[in-house]
Amino acid sequence: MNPIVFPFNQPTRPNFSEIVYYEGFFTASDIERIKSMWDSENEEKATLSGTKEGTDDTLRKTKVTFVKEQPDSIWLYHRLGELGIRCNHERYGYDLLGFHHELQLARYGVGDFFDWHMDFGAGEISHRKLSISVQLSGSEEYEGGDLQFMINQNAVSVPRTKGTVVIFPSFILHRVTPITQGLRQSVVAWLAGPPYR
Ligand SMILES: O=C(O)CCC(=O)C(=O)O
Ligand SMILES: [Fe+2]
Repeated sequence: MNPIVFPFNQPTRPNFSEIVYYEGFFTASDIERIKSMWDSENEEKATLSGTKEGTDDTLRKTKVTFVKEQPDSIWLYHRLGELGIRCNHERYGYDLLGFHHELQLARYGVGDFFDWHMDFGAGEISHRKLSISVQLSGSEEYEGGDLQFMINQNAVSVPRTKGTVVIFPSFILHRVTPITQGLRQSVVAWLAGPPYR
């Protein structure tokens, strides 16, 4: 590693990585339990976080519900929270205080997508530090629908295997490419903390 010129006494983070993924973190039966949390009465057309203007079909088209923190869902908060804290400890070292917002369940049908964006931005989403996405559908269940990250000029796809958990800093550009066949489901969680310093 090249020495830093004129160091300010801060350690560097050699383990930092744009994306971390854990294949097979959730079992098939965990995933069935998660999918059953879909709350059709409170299903919404996804809105853009951090804005009050509502939906923008050119950036995002998908349906979402939010998982309330209650006795039958608390296990999912625990499993994602523990993994996020461990990953943060090993890789990022951010200050984390808890989840930002309830867990989001998303359904992408044919024609649905979420174009390039960051989960971090002005206003309340400036508290987001780490984003977590869980693949709830097997690769063979849909076509298109790749979760991709912009790493320099390359769109890098992550594994599509059911039960994979992907963790990444909320400021990294990412997208879900349009679904051309089938249905893709995911859980997205955000871990939040005080402003960057
Ligand atoms: O569905 C996913 O895996 C990711 C969706 C996403 O980027 C988001 O909801 O912010
Ligand atoms: Fe996102």
